[in-house]
Amino acid sequence: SLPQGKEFTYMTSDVNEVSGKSFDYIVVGGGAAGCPLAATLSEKFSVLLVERGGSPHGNPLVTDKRYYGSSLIQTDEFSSVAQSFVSEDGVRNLRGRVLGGSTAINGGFYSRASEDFVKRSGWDGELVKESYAWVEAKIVFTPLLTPWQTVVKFGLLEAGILPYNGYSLEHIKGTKMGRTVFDEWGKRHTSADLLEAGNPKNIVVLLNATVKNIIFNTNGKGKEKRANGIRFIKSDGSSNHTHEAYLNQPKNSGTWGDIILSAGALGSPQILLLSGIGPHDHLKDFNIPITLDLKEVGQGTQDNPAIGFLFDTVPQVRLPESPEVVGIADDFKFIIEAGVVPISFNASTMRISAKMAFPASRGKLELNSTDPRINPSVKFNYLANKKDLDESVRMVQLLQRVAKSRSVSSFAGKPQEKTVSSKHELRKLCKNKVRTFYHYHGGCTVGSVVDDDYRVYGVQGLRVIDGSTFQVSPGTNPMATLLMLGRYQGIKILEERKDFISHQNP
Ligand SMILES: Cc1cc2nc3c(=O)[nH]c(=O)nc-3n(C[C@H](O)[C@H](O)[C@H](O)COP(=O)(O)OP(=O)(O)OC[C@H]3O[C@@H](n4cnc5c(N)ncnc54)[C@H](O)[C@@H]3O)c2cc1C
Repeated sequence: SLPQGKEFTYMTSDVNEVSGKSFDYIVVGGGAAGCPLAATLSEKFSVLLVERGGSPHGNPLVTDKRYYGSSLIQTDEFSSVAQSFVSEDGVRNLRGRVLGGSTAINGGFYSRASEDFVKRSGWDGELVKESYAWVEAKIVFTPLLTPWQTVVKFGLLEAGILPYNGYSLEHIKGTKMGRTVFDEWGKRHTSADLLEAGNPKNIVVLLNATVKNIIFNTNGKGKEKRANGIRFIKSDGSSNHTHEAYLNQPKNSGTWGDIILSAGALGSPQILLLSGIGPHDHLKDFNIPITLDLKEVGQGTQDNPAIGFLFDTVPQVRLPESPEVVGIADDFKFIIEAGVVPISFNASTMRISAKMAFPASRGKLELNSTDPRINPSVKFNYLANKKDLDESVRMVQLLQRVAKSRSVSSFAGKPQEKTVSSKHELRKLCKNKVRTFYHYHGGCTVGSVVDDDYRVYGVQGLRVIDGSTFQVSPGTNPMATLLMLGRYQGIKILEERKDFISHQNP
């Protein structure tokens, strides 16, 4: 028990404890959106949260800032906390595989979405603010700038990324310091910490179990299929046995709860496809029985093209640094951040990177295998659209201005990358050096796979709430908005079922 007598959330890796049981809600994936969602639903309902990875608690690769970035270097196929994948474009990328999801391996930079993004998403502005604040009170901290962050801050200002906004949570033009999930002692707080804000008696967290697909039943001909359970396997592959868990059957013909996919931009479309929801021809290739021919599943996935400059000619023994300062430039088009990233366990290098906020290029996600533990295949088509290639030239020119600023050059010297100036050379550099900022999204976007309430079109009892629902990456960095979205949608669902609750628990 916690000191105040509050219990910890119950966690188990024993599939048999959950196998055959029923819950009011089942959330698949304990990442940025899944944990706050499960915590919120548990205020009134019983919730099963299934996570394919293990616990982040006590794992220094997750919790200790001194090892920030180390988990990204050495990954393995089925058990490391970060799972690497290489998109069909040839760019290496990463996804979290641990309770806390990508919030357990990421840069920890916390910054809200713009008011414009909130408006365009059709969200209730007040509830959005409350939901951000709910997250921030628990796991968000004000960073004390390191020397390198301070130098880059001045470099951004010298490069003309103005005004200077000091510390700010908001997505506004200019240079600002954001917030972070690392506290003043260098301890990382992940979305898993938010589970403690729920009702521990109502949540069961099943770890090290990978959801394979969703169980549907059809009540009567012509009626929409209803999701009423999940199938899952042990993540370590030690057994071929498939287990099942179900949604509680409502009493007195009341309403049902939902299966909610929060498995991220790779995981959620993958689970839909494995459940027979997706483009008919693609499912046929894998002999997956069709539940619903929904062509848009996996379509339009996107990753923001990024370019990074490295500053040490020889890697140094330096503590890693997560980003704390950001430049939001050129009418919100470019985002510039800096860090110190490990390249091996005893060497790191200073880096400044730029992200293109609104690329036009899109790609798609498809299955590679029917094994849910294997990465799906994904192509982002970085810079395929001419507009993106032209924009990337302007992005690198801006990055060069920051790198050449007196502040940065007197502190860090020249970047490893040669300065090139002709458009032709700049385009070539962008094509050769394009990398990820790790803000990939889409595949189950609102309006094509899910409706405004995040319900999957054409079936009942199934929602997707995570980064796969975004058309574009929000704000400077998406984590804040995904944590907020989990809380926000949880509250919406509680409100929807207010009557049901009072009926069940008078
Ligand atoms: C290296 C890196 C650095 C980043 N830096 C930042 C940053 O500094 N600031 C920022 O705002 N954003 C950052 N991001 C992006 C941010 O972390 C993600 O956008 C965000 O975490 C996505 O949230 P999500 O809920 O969609 O998915 P995730 O947080 O990835 O959660 C998905 C969860 O589902 C689980 N899962 C998947 N499939 C299954 C299955 N079949 N069965 C059971 N569980 C499953 C996964 O293990 C994972 O825990 C970074 C990301 C990465 C990878």
